[in-house]
Amino acid sequence: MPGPAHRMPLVLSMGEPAGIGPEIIVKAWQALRRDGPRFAVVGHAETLKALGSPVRSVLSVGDAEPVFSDALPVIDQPLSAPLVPGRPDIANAGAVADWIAMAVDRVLGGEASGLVTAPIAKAPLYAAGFRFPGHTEFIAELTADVPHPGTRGPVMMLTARDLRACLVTIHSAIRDVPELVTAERVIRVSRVVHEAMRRDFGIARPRLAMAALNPHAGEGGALGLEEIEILRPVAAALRAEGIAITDPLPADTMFHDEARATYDAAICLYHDQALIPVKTLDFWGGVNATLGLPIVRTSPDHGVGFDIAGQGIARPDSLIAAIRLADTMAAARAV
Ligand SMILES: NC(=O)c1ccc[n+]([C@@H]2O[C@H](COP(=O)([O-])OP(=O)(O)OC[C@H]3O[C@@H](n4cnc5c(N)ncnc54)[C@H](O)[C@@H]3O)[C@@H](O)[C@H]2O)c1
Ligand SMILES: N[C@H](C(=O)O)[C@H](O)COP(=O)(O)O
Repeated sequence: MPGPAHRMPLVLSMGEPAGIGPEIIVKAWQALRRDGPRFAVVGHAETLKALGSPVRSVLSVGDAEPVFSDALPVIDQPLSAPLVPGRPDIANAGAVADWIAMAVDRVLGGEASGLVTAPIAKAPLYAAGFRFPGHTEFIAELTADVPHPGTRGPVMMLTARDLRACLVTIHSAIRDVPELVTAERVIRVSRVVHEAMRRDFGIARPRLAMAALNPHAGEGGALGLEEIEILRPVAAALRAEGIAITDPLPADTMFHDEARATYDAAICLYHDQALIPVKTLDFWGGVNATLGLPIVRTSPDHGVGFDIAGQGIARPDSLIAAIRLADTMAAARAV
């Protein structure tokens, strides 16, 4: 069955070539080739071919559509150093970053309806001079000059099952978090999430739940003042502008099944506050999405899995979920 005629295919960046990215891309293509969302990969064709997949070199993402059921479409790019699974080579870091930038260009140029990124290893990229904490900030920079209808992100959202957890701070050391949780940041992130729930997820009246910073939401000030001084006034200000958001909730009791049913997205204040519940709920099906950008971008919730790379045991479930979510978000934006 052909992909949706009204939308261009997605584009995938191949990510760290020495990680599990190439093998899960091939497995995802095998799972989706008959009736799943179409995509083309920006990366190293030979690496994907060596995994036993038929590969077709294409020049444009749009060319993926007619070949997709027979071969994995790849916009072929060179590698600088030979590949050893599980052992990243910083000589390849430039290529990894270039593939992401090229994939973003394809979306901005209208060739692709959205971007899915396979995992990158941060350390070799940092060692090679990459100056962004991760994809999220890099893609925000690459799209900074493109108009965006609404409050601009990036906001990192991790989602699994019925939980959407959105981050006020992303890759920050825990000791820096209290200072970074400013009223301005919480307001901006909440606005982005509110708009994205409507635009990308089709929720007409989004309900947001704000996580507290301190145990027991500060216990009336005895365990911290951030709830009283920053978070409650911010929640009130957001409600005054029409955003349905709770006062800060004790974070330990807001992620169980019944609690999740009361909101559409959680505003979380730091990385592990959001990512632990998501990856515990469904590590295999979890997806990372970037909100508040002019392009749709998703990624699996896991990393490069160097410990199992090249063994053929990596599961493609999260990448498949990321491809499906990017397709759904692109469809929502196309309406
Ligand atoms: N989207 C991304 O680019 C992304 C996301 C998370 C982590 N990372 C990066 O990945 C690197 C390694 O991070 P980490 O070790 O914390 O996390 P990881 O997700 O790579 O690995 C954690 C554990 O889960 C296993 N695992 C991960 N994905 C799997 C899969 N698809 N199938 C089976 N098992 C799987 C691994 O083998 C490992 O034991 C770091 O450099 C980190 O920055 C990148
Ligand atoms: N914080 C993410 C996680 O742990 O899953 C991951 O590092 C991805 O970040 P980028 O999407 O910004 O690369």
